[in-house]
Amino acid sequence: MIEARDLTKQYGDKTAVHDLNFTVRPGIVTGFLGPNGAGKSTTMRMIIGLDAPTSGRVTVNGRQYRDHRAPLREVGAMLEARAIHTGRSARNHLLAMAATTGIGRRRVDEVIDLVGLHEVADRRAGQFSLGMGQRLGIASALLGDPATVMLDEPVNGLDPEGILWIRNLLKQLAAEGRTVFVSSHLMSEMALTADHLIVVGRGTLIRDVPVAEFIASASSNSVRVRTPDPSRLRALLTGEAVSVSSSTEGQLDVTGLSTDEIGLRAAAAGIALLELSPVQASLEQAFMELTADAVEYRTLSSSREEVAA
Ligand SMILES: Nc1ncnc2c1ncn2[C@@H]1O[C@H](COP(=O)(O)OP(=O)(O)OP(=O)(O)O)[C@@H](O)[C@H]1O
Repeated sequence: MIEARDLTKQYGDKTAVHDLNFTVRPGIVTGFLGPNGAGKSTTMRMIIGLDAPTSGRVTVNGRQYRDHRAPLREVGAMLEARAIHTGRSARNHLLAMAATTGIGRRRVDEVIDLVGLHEVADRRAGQFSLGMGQRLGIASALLGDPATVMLDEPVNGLDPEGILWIRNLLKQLAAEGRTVFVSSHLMSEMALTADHLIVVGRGTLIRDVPVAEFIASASSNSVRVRTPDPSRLRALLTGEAVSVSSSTEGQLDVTGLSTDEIGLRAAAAGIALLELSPVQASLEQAFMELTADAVEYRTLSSSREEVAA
């Protein structure tokens, strides 16, 4: 369990994290989402004591990271996969880590198998592909068999097979009862992986919701209808709290009525329907709208302020 209370981090006059309050629970995958510069990495660094909060606090299993006697057994983290690329072999890297924390050789072999690096464990980690480097980073994070696992952007730059592997691994770790906290700036990826979402922008909390609830609230209740008789159907449906628009000949986009209501009304009036389908807003679109005001860096063409200036 990770608990952030009034967590704030200033770098000079820059507020990277502002008054964050959230709880990351065991047994589920919690996605930590936000655009670039939202404060995700800073928050994760504070969770494992690499940065000290300016005010507030964050605890793992009830204690601040530095107060744990065996922190690697409490929380395993992969913050920057590239930081572990060395001249050492993957196995030696893990053995060195294990030796400094009193973890046995057997566990090193276990995590090598778990992340699928068996074939290449004796190769220099510096020669690893991005995907293999991510796997080694995850092996390091899991070395202490920690109750809490935290990964910063683990799917960044991976091929579809690597992405699927990480997705399944995260779900498996959660199913084992661990706390799994994973950051991303991709809503679509988190929708497939996470059970719960913590969304931040410009260092502040924007949403703290179950993924299913986010998807439901993001899905607009618009319905696409095609009919040979659009004007009669439009007149039939239009009313208070119902809006009907048409962008294509013979097609109506209706908000404020369900597919069932539209189908029944059309049938009662003897109007044929050729299509009747709910339209879901794209999750990526919903996420971008949610965080639009919190995006720190924008390209010139997409920045309203910069264009206006
Ligand atoms: N050591 C530092 N000194 C000064 N400013 C910093 C430092 N670390 C982070 N920041 C600033 O704090 C803000 C939050 O950065 P952070 O890296 O935590 O965001 P992020 O959500 O992880 O973004 P990204 O997805 O780009 O990694 C940014 O504006 C960043 O420039």
